Amino acid sequence: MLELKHIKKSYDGMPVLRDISIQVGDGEIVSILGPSGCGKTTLLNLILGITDADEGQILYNGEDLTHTVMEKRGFNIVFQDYALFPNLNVYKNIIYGLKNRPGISAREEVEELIDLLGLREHLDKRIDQLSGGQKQRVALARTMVMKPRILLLDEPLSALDGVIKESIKDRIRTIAKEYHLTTIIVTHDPEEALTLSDRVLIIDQGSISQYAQPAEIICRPQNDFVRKFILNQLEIKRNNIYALFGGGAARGKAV
Ligand SMILES: Nc1ncnc2c1ncn2[C@@H]1O[C@H](COP(=O)(O)OP(=O)(O)OP(=O)(O)O)[C@@H](O)[C@H]1O
Repeated sequence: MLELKHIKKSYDGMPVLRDISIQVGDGEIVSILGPSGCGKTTLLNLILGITDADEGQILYNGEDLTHTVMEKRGFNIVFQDYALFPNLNVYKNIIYGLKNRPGISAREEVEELIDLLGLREHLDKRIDQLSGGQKQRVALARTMVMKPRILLLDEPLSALDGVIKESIKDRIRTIAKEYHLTTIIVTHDPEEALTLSDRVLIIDQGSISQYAQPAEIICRPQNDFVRKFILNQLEIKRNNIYALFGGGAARGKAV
């Protein structure tokens, strides 16, 4: 289990995270959701270990990692821009990290991931020959072969369009469940967070607004921010779709 206890962070005297305390269970998918500038990336970076908290503790299975360097935490991130090596083909990108830590994944495990992520037919391609969704899958495979204890994803779907987005969502879900891998995802899209995650952490100006399962958030929004910012966006989307198909927007009224 990952535990954040009373995490606080300021930049130049301006509080960015105010007293964040959460627990993330093993194998759970948690999305960090909130508007631009609310502190999502800062929180992800704190968990990863590239930013230090001013106060508070980060524990993993009871072990205090607050002052442990990133390399020793055993967490791994897929960045928004995928950060793949353009001069290497897909297969070499996937196994790149194993150079320094051979044996961490057996050959059969690498092959299994390649199939799970549907990358077999692309293995000899250069990165610039891939679509956004294919690059995202390569980035996931490259991270997964290193067997992270926690998988962190920074806006993994924002550059992808509808159908591909759904397929990557499925694969993220499959991987998290198949490998019982704790997965933490940063997103600003309520639909994405609520349909992909076991629990959603909604942040408003550096504070927890609500941390709950999607159904709980939809049925029992804890405050006006959740109602207005999160649920209203979904209502507007739904009404637009109904209007498009002639069902009339009146079916659902914005909260
Ligand atoms: N290194 C830094 N130095 C100073 N201020 C920073 C730094 N990093 C982030 N901030 C500030 O902290 C606040 C939160 O930033 P953060 O990147 O965590 O937000 P976010 O929710 O991820 O936003 P976005 O969705 O736009 O990426 C912002 O006001 C930002 O300007």
